[in-house]
Amino acid sequence: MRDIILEARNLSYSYEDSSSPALNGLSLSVARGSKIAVMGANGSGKSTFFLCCNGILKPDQGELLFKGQPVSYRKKNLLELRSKVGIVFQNPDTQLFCASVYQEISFGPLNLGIPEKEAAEAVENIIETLEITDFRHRPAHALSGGQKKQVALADILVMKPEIMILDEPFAALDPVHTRIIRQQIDKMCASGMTVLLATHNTDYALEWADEVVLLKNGRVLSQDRPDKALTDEELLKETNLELPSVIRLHKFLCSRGMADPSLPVPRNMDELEKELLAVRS
Ligand SMILES: Nc1ncnc2c1ncn2[C@@H]1O[C@H](COP(=O)(O)OP(=O)(O)OP(=O)(O)O)[C@@H](O)[C@H]1O
Repeated sequence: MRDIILEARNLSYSYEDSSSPALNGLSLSVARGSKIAVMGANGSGKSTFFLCCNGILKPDQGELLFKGQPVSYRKKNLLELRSKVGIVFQNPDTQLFCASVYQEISFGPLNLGIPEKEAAEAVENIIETLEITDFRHRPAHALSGGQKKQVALADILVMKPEIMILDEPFAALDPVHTRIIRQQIDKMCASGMTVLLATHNTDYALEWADEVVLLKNGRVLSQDRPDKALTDEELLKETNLELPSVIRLHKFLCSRGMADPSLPVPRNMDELEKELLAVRS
């Protein structure tokens, strides 16, 4: 049986100044340790759902359960929930506010009452892993977008959350910063952390995710394996997403008799290369 760490039951949420709901009966179960790509057109409700997941927003209707318990919106319970469900926002400027990067990353653990020595050790660890050492004493507002993203991730990671939510973590990153963040995500997943990640990049989702959740108009259109969801052209069209390039190439090769459509679809270029070599030999 799946060990469900987070469950959304029929969530609805409307912003005050908006005529249509941002979430409109969203239901979703998240298994512990899973890697979930949350995808959908701009405005489909991804960020609003994420903000509900750690109690920043309280749904107008429906229920959110963390480890089987309904989320309580009392201040003490919310603080605890937020230390277990961490969000790295799309725009790191909404997250960073301390005078220096070091202070920024230390803030969470010290605020939670973790002893200074222990907090300092955790901060040093994260600084090293995320390759932040060079700018650890600089003010966060003076960093580049990619560096801010590294700090924003460190900021949440140092709290050792059980669920990590990443809202478009690669937006506006160059290939080097993308690699740093990707490697970190892989380490988090390998450690058993549950990761929810919003992206429009179907190639990455196909390769990385265990499950793809497609949102449309504030509800779940589909929750399925990536090789099912991301090869369904109708579903992709409905959610403004593109067929992954490896799937497009695979389809072309199959149509020319150069690849075998009866084999499982490749999840990345390496798998496609292997399949092609096997067909030729
Ligand atoms: N602060 C806000 N005030 C009013 N309406 C909002 C606010 N934030 C989002 N919305 C609206 O709620 C709906 C869902 O937005 P949301 O940001 O959750 O979507 P999203 O899928 O994360 O979009 P994107 O891919 O562009 O980041 C949209 O119609 C949006 O205009």
